[in-house]
Amino acid sequence: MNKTRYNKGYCTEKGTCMISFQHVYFSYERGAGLLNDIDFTIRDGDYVSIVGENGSGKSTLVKLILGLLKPTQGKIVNSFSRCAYVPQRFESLNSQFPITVFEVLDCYRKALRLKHKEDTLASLEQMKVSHLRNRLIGSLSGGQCQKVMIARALLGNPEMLVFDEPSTGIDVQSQWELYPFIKKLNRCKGITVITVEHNLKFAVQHATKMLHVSGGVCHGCAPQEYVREFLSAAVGSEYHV
Ligand SMILES: Nc1ncnc2c1ncn2[C@@H]1O[C@H](COP(=O)(O)OP(=O)(O)OP(=O)(O)O)[C@@H](O)[C@H]1O
Repeated sequence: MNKTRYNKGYCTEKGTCMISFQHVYFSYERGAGLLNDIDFTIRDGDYVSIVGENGSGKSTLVKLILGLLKPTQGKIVNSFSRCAYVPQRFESLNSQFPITVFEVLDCYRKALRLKHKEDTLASLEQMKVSHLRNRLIGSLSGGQCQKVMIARALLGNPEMLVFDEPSTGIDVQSQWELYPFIKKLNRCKGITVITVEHNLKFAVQHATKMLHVSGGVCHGCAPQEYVREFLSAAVGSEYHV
């Protein structure tokens, strides 16, 4: 048996099961079946990148993982209690709205019912963005905003972090800084990471597992297998990472 394959529920790796999809089907109301017979396991400490073409169902899969959508058929079992989502950008905020970085995080701290105000600053310090605390959130660059959003997500001490296309809207330099940091959170702090990725290079470089969504099905594999079976075939030549 190939020990790197895990999409059929025969994962042989160690680690507590965080999420298990068991023959999951999903369709939006009045829509055709979008996801069919999805079967995979994500374990504690995994770094999983979800890849696939536009409209294949990656965001839908994430919403199922987060419990925001319910399967039409099948079962999703999860054992995590603290999960945080890092959006592409701070979409819900008018860039002119007069709220500082510190205030954004402190509101979130209160929503989480964390008692100590120092936690807010500690979280910003962890991401090395405490110098931005008095800046208006709308005035930040894409890269700065992404780091602040991760600082916000870390406030709740999550077991699992879910990123929606972390490299979107940020410059190359910020991307090179960001991914090693995400990797460090995964490796050193043991946070399970799930990213929806269009940047295949970063996905293959950093993920320990890939979920390739295409044609309503989801194939789970190791990054090197993904390069061999999907990427090389798609570009018609050997893909080197
Ligand atoms: N709330 C909804 N109601 C009906 N259809 C939806 C809804 N949300 C998404 N869809 C449809 O489901 C399909 C998959 O959408 P989804 O956003 O999951 O894809 P995606 O792989 O994340 O796409 P992208 O890479 O462009 O972000 C698309 O055809 C989309 O139009």
